[in-house]
Amino acid sequence: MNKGPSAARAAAEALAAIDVPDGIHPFVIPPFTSLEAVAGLLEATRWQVGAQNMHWEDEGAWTGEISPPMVRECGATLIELGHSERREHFGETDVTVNLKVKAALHHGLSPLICIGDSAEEYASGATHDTLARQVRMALHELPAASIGAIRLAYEPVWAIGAQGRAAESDFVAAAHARLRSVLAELAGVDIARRVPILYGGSVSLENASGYTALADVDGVFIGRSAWSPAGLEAIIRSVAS
Ligand SMILES: O=C(CO)[C@H](O)COP(=O)(O)O
Repeated sequence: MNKGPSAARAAAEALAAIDVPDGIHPFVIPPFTSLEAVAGLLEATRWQVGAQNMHWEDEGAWTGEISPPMVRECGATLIELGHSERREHFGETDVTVNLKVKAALHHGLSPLICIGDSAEEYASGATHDTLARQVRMALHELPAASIGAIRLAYEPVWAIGAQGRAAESDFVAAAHARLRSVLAELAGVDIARRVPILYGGSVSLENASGYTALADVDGVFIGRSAWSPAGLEAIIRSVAS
């Protein structure tokens, strides 16, 4: 819930001016009220634009919800699903994430599926079991080829936001290796290798390139440190070099 239409437009204009290095696939996921403006401003650039959530139905009596066709019509090609704040505060479950993943693929939206362990799960050593369950349920009944069209973001709940602390590199490396092996069980090794697995949670200029240097970390998903286009550009340059 950051950046209304005018702030988002200004940010998008600044992002459009960034000379994005080869090998970086940048995306930005503004709030719904800024989506159409941001998608329009970034249309002819390498930036992909996404929405932060959606319903799984195309239309109907779901007051307050936004459908996949509505998201598409605003110009988004990416959809974030299952963020821990949606799970914690708005009743998102592994089952609804699965419905939304299927709806996204049906409508040609690329799902970015967020998964993550709570502080309690982390403390009790249940991280890998939690991640495996979330991924299996999010991808339930999906054919292998469809699994090849998703992206995963591992965001430990305890690492996100102002109260969070960035996860240790070796912990992230082990979690991502586990995620890759779950994907391989579900879709085969070749497809699993192609699915981008991003890390998110207190990513900053100081730690971003350390994460992206890890074997199974294909990118980062950044909140606060990307709110300023200059901050995001600095991270992009650091990761690219
Ligand atoms: O969703 C996130 C990235 O947009 C996530 O919540 C991380 O936020 P951050 O801790 O402020 O980077």
